[in-house]
Amino acid sequence: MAGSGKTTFVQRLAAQLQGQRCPPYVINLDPAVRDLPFPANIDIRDTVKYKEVMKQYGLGPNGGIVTSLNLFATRFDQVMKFIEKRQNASKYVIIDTPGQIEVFTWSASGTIITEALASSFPSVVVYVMDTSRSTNPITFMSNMLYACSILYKTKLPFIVVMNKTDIIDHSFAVEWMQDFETFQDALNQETSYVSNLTRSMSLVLDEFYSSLKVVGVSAVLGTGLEDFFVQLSKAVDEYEREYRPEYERLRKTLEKAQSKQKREQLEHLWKDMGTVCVQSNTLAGPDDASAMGPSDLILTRGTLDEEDEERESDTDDIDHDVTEQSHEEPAFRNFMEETRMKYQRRSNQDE
Ligand SMILES: Nc1nc2c(ncn2[C@@H]2O[C@H](COP(=O)(O)OP(=O)(O)OP(=O)(O)O)[C@@H](O)[C@H]2O)c(=O)[nH]1
Repeated sequence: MAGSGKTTFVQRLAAQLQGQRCPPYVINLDPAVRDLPFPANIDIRDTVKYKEVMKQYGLGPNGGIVTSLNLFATRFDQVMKFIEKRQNASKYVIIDTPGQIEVFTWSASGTIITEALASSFPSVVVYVMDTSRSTNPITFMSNMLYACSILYKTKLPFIVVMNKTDIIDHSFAVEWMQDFETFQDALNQETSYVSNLTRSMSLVLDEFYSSLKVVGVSAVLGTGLEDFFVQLSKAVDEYEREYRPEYERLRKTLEKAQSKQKREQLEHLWKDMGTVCVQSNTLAGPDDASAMGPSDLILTRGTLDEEDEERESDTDDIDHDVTEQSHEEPAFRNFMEETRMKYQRRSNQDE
């Protein structure tokens, strides 16, 4: 939810974990954020320039954010590699997303990113809501419907963080969720035409509430985090028990489809090699590095507590990618030659 305190909450979580000598791996996926109050290991803004994207494609702010995320998502496999490398050093990976629901939850890139993460790591969605702006029962209901739709879309263990409890305690909201009568009483004060709809919706949401993990926190003061970690560990158990088998199945299906695609590509290549002569001037030379799209390279940042070795390995990858441009042409020619010989040998054996 926009302005509910997601970024402040990520900052608080990161600081708390750093303090416990358990530094998290932090990723910022909001290309439009101006000042990031925490050190991010990966920041989408290093890779995609949101204002440039808006200009180049003639988009408004939301379109610019969606397109930037789409560009970034095309190389999310690189991010996955960085996370895998950091698995032993960081127990937690925290990802801050853009606040608008249509931009992340309902976008293709949001789905790609969520599924990539959830098929490899125990993943939990944390929905941060502004408790102080949910004291009206109709606003509260809209907020819950919003949360419910995210739960259905992501199909992952879910925690509702009721933030800003330094302004108002979240106990009123918990009571509304647990006691239908109390919520109805609050609704009776409302005379708007949507109050009847809200009344019916609250019955529907009863099932959603019954299994929901709710925590009251103040991201500014840092209160409620202990309870948050208790709920997080329950959510991880839930992932292992109920979600992992489903994502394992999804991963296997994807791998199968990819290997089939690779096989087909090789077969095409083999067919084409008989007739096509590779023109060296069509291959990318070293100068072409500057022509890379904004999302061709995911940049990572070091944090103060990161092990030097890890930092080196992340940077290694990036330099490696760039310098490899200069070896691309001979390497590709060798690859073509080797593949041709391999198939030649195989067809000789078949004869
Ligand atoms: N009183 C109070 N204010 C808070 C708390 N957490 C965040 N805020 C304030 O709420 C405002 C929005 O906080 P952000 O962390 O930027 O919210 P966000 O959800 O990341 O915002 P978007 O990225 O724009 O969607 C800021 O002024 C914060 O200082 C809190 O626990 N208590």
